[in-house]
Amino acid sequence: MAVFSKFSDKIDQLGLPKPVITHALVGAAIMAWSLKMAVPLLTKNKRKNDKSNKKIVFQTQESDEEESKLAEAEKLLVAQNLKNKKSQEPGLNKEFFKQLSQMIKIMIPQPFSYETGLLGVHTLCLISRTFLSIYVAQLEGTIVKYIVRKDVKKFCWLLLKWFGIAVPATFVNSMIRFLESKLALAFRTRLVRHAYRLYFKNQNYYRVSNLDGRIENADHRLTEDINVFATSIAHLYGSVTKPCFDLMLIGLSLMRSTQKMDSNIFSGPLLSGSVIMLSAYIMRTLSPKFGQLVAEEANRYGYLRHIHSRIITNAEEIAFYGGHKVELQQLRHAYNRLVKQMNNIFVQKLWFVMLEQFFMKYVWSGTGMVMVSLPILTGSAGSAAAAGTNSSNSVAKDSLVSERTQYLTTARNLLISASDAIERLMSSYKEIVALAGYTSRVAGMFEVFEQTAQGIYNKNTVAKSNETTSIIEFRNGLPVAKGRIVYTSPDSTSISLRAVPVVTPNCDVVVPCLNLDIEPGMHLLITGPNGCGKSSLFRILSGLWPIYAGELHIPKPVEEKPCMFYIPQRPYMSIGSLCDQIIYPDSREDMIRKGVTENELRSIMKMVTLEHIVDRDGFDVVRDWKDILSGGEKQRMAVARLFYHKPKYALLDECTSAVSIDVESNMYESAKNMGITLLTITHRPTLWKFHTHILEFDGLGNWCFRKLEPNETQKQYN
Ligand SMILES: Nc1ncnc2c1ncn2[C@@H]1O[C@H](COP(=O)(O)OP(=O)(O)OP(=O)(O)O)[C@@H](O)[C@H]1O
Repeated sequence: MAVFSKFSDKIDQLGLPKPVITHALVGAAIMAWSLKMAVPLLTKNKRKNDKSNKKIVFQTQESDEEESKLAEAEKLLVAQNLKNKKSQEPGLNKEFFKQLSQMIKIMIPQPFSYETGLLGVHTLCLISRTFLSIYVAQLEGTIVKYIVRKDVKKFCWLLLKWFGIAVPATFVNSMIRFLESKLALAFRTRLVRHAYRLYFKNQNYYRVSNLDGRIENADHRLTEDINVFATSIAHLYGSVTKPCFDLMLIGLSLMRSTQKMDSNIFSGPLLSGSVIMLSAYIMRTLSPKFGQLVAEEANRYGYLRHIHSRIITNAEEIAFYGGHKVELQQLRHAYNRLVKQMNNIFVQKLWFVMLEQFFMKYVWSGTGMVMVSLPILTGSAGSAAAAGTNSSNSVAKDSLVSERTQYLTTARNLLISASDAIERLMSSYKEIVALAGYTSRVAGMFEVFEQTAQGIYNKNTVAKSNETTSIIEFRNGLPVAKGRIVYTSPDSTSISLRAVPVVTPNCDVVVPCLNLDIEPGMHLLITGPNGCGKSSLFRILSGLWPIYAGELHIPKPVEEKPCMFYIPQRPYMSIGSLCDQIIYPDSREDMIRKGVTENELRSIMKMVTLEHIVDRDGFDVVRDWKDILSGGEKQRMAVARLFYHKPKYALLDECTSAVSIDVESNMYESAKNMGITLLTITHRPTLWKFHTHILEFDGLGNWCFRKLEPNETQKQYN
């Protein structure tokens, strides 16, 4: 304010009349508005002309190309189902209310819960705050009345009261913020628990990223999106209910004061109601689609994080290749696209906030002034006194003036609070629209989790050839997994595939029909060229990929002894100690329950020649094993896991490719001695001798399953 008054003094010194300056300011605002409206139209027309004249500026073309490349990448990774998305753009529609009610059921599962308790106390605080505001407004009115009457004693007493009320008022304010944060955290906790339960149901963490294309980065949705959704819904509760209480109670209080002035109590509310409704309608019509804008921003932010996490995961490979330029460029592009979207939102907000302020600050204030003055201008209170004669006149007049001043001060304060409430209510419309964006992301995630858990996937598949459609049945453009997994009794130990096709998540048929019967002791070697479907067969046996036809019979898994245990080429190292690595996915409690001792673990480590790691680090020290162990050591650690679990079948997917041949042979020998049946994918001829059968794929969809001849076990595979 000081700056403005100095500025206005300077203008006075210049001798410029204030109306001229006001006109200049209004003119500048109108010009800015016209520019905003005209520039997009002009650039649109310019682009059209450029196209028709085929004079495309090089730089524009380059940036357009980059843009489209990135958009393409995003399309692949972020929004593979743009088609679906377009039909369900988030906004204030039926879908939003449906999703919101589902979310509320998760956040508040019972009528009497911790969350309803918090909501109750929060509501009480909000109502008390409104009563306090009204009380303070009336107190201020009375204080002004006694100032006008020059009654020092009463003035001092009321001033003391005014300070006294500040203590509960500030406490309630602080309490409101505290309860809002608690509520947000409680909602978030409920949502996170629900989300985690779904995420780990039926291997959803694998299915969502590998078999379905609707959720690009589940980590971002599970953390950031849930957090923002919970925070904004908790905030919204306060910012919608508090203004509603304010309006209701302030309205009643205003009507009472108007009644005291003997004026019509309906004209004011009617006038203000119509002005507010009209301005709300205009603002709603002109409001940009913040829901879509925010959802798109969240998408782009998610993509940026996805690129970051890719770099962290593959740092070593990128460093070896020297791929930093490509990665940097991708990061920059992803960031630029995010900035572009954010700028877009800022610009949209700039004009919308201007419009909002115009209505809320000026139109409503004017209406307020009319409302406050109506009871005095049209009311009959005091007219008689004013018309009376001399003697008692001056006292009556004084009292009348002070009463009117009290009314005006109280009404003005109440109106300020009411207009504040309406402003907050209007701004919460923007918040609700933004909430629609977050709701759609969180509810969309839950929906996808539910569907993938049931085996319903939605991924952009390749063009369907005749061969594909004859093997896979499509319903509404989506493949139907018609095959069955039959769990036989745990005593039956064989695995059989009956007319099962090997089909990738993109619906590529790798092998049209596979029949196999594997008995314990039938050590099977699986060979064939790259990409012929060897690992895919393991994915089908483990139940990771859906079976589109035929039947898979496998023994029902029992807790103590797993039926199958898969070891990949790049073994996974969990967070924890050396002991945790060996027993993974068992916990220490499982190990104790199974009666496995540290001595037994040591002998397992000896079998895979990793005893030196036990001597060096012990069993209990937590380390980052992924970085500490070499490639071969990690593979040996994975075989140690196999020896700990002793499954019926071991699915070995080139899991010893980095292990020296002598140690590898010892490990295979030990596995066979433990009674584990080996299903091995390998390109190493030295492993043939440990197997009795062979399954050969030719890479064209054909296969051959037969017994290995004794002389063949020495054969070199090319
Ligand atoms: N998650 C996936 N989504 C889509 N297609 C996949 C996926 N995983 C594998 N494929 C495709 O399935 C086919 C078979 O892959 P698979 O991993 O079974 O090959 P492989 O025989 O094990 O090859 P390699 O010897 O190179 O390991 C390949 O064409 C591959 O591109």
